[in-house]
Amino acid sequence: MITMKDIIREGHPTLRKKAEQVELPLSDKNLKTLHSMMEFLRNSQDPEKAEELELRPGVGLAAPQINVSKQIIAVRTFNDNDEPKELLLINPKLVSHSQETAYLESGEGCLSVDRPVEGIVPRYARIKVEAYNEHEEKNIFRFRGYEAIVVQHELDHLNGIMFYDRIEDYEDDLKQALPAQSV
Ligand SMILES: OCN(O)CCCc1ccccc1
Ligand code: NI
Repeated sequence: MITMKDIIREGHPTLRKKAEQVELPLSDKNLKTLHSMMEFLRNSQDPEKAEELELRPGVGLAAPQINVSKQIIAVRTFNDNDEPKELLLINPKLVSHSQETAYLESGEGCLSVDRPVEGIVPRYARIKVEAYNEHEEKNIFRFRGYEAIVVQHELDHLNGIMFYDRIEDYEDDLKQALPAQSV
């Protein structure tokens, strides 16, 4: 069972690697990995379990965060009727995205980052993702809203990108924007 001690933190090299494609059909090992990732999310979202196991709540988890450099993502969000929606994405590929961007007003956090990092993390508002599920079926997913932001956060982990890499430094943009003679 995954607990916080299994989650690697910033500075660990695996977080900066590009994760490997997963061989299909899924090995028993990989199947166990993705089920344990979803179990972690369930436990982390259950107040009693989270307290008992001292888990930080998480809406998503990428395999590199448990030091498995493979393209496996687990996402557990809730629909408008507060029912959980569980997604296991294997070898996910971003096939298209909106021009429009979106972001969480409150910024983002990460189970692999033990500190608050302020700042807006720009994301695509809508994305189309191709991925295999645990039954080796290839699916096309369309995400928008909060789910799209979470999925992009996880996709970044598969490419060695941390959310704070994307926090724009508006001062830099301003400097570039102002004509030279006026500074
Ligand atoms: O990689 C998963 N993780 O570190 C847990 C936090 C996920 C997450 C938090 C805020 C916005 C998008 C995604
Ligand atoms: Ni993260």
